[in-house]
Amino acid sequence: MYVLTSEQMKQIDKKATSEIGIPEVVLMENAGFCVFEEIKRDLGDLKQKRIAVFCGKGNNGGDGFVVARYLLEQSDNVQIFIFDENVSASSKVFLNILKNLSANIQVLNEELLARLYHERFDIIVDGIFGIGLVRDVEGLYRKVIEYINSSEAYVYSIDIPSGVCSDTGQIKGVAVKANKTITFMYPKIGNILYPGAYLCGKLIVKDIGIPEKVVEKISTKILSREELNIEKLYRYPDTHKGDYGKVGVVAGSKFFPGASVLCANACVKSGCGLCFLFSPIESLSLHNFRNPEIITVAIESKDGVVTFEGFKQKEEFLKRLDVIAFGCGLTSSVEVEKILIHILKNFQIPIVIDADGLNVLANNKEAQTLLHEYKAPKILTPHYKEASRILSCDVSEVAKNPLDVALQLSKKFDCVCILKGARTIITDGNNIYINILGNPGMAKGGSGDVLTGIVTAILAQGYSGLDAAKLAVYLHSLSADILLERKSMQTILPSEIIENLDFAFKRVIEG
Ligand SMILES: NC(=O)C1=CN([C@@H]2O[C@H](COP(=O)(O)OP(=O)(O)OC[C@H]3O[C@@H](n4cnc5c(N)ncnc54)[C@H](OP(=O)(O)O)[C@@H]3O)[C@@H](O)[C@H]2O)[C@@H](O)CC1
Ligand SMILES: Nc1ncnc2c1ncn2[C@@H]1O[C@H](COP(=O)(O)OP(=O)(O)O)[C@@H](O)[C@H]1O
Ligand SMILES: [K+]
Repeated sequence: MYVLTSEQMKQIDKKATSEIGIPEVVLMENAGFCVFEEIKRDLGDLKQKRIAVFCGKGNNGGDGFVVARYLLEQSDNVQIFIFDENVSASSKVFLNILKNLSANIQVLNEELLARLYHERFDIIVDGIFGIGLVRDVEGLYRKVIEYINSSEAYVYSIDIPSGVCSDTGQIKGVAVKANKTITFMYPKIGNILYPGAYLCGKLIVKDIGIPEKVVEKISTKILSREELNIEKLYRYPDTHKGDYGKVGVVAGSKFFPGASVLCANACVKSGCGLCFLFSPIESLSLHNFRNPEIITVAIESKDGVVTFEGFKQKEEFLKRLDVIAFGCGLTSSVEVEKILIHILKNFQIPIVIDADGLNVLANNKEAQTLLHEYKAPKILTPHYKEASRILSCDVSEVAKNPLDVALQLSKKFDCVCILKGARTIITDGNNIYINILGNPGMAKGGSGDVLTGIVTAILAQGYSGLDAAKLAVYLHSLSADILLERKSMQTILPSEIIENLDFAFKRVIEG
């Protein structure tokens, strides 16, 4: 499913009205009716319900007037609150209808708002701002939103909770916390990214009669099973381990042996033919936890961290492999830096760079240039902090616009970027996928190492960087979601996400 920016939605709206000839009021009528239908479906008999509909000056408010008109037919207590009589042209049509129906319309001011604190509403409809919100919310608007959030009513937001930026999901000063949000045609980015996604409550997407043919060139989609290329997971009978890729995982140190184990275990559990773990001897001591299928290659180390000389002794071996995963638990050191630079200069193997590999990129401009020029497929898997280090910005800047950041990283290195977070973003610089699976039970050290293992193994099975990234992110979070069906967020462990890949693969393959 597509995810739109406000500009894209406006263009679609414009085409539907100017090229196809569907009047804006028809779309507004449809939008408002969809919201009414949802309320009716949820609550059934509305007769005794006390309902407040808050309408802004723009078309979001116009949708609110339509909802109010239908609600008037159902309930004896519908109060409509407006900020200004001077509303948009299409909204005016519906405001006039309400006036003709002698609806209870009140213009908000401080005094009226103070009185509202003593009233009790069962339902509030939020039609204050939609995709036209442009500035931070202040003054009376702010106070009304604070009032809505303080009330105990069930809140329906039209299109997007008022105050949420539809292009980023960020709160512009203050925003409504809705129980349910009904958005139109396709979700907007602010409906999908946090905190907007949380403020939406349950998100419903409704068709309001805009023909699909006016939609073109949308590059952002929700990552769903339909978007995955699962054909390559099919295994022909006449195959052998060499057909499924030989993976080299360069990971681990005395300090973080678990990271290498999680990454390599995830690799062998995700279907690669062979998995070689290149690690310092101190890191290989966790053999009780390591899958026996993993082949270990001890790298000479100093103080528990891999050395460049140690790596050089084994590099011919690594060169014969199909994919490299680099970074989990290596620690940040000059030796690690030298190894990655050496790989980027001398290898031509698809590579997945995570954790300390990303830190090398953040600290070393030569590594950045070499990565850009590296010809084989490359995938970076930063979380927000790692992304901010590479781009030399504050982590809050990444959080404000993760889509842009993922695109920037992808273009900077000509790579596939998996920007990890509560909503993981995947992009190859052109297409963007937003993952909506997964849960906060994954917010634990080691979850990222697991993802690196999965994506590396899938890349080794003949996938393109983008397809591997999509499939891996989906499987990783689906596995955690399946775990949540019988466990709690507190008890889900990254190692269990690996074990549970059994069921995630099965669901993805069998549907
Ligand atoms: N697109 C479609 O296909 C369809 C769209 N539809 C609906 O239309 C909605 C979009 O309507 P829209 O474009 O009129 O914008 P909307 O969200 O009502 O806000 C604009 C108003 O808010 C004001 N304003 C902005 N920021 C402010 C602030 N911080 N503080 C105070 N005021 C602020 C701004 O004022 P101004 O900046 O001009 O002073 C202007 O008056 C969309 O979300 C959906 O619900 C449906 O009808 C069906 C088809
Ligand atoms: N709240 C959340 N909802 C969904 N997924 C999450 C959440 N928190 C973390 N994750 C996922 O868990 C993983 C954490 O990765 P990362 O921060 O690199 O962990 P580590 O480096 O400790 O292994 C990422 O794939 C991320 O998308
Ligand atoms: K709204």
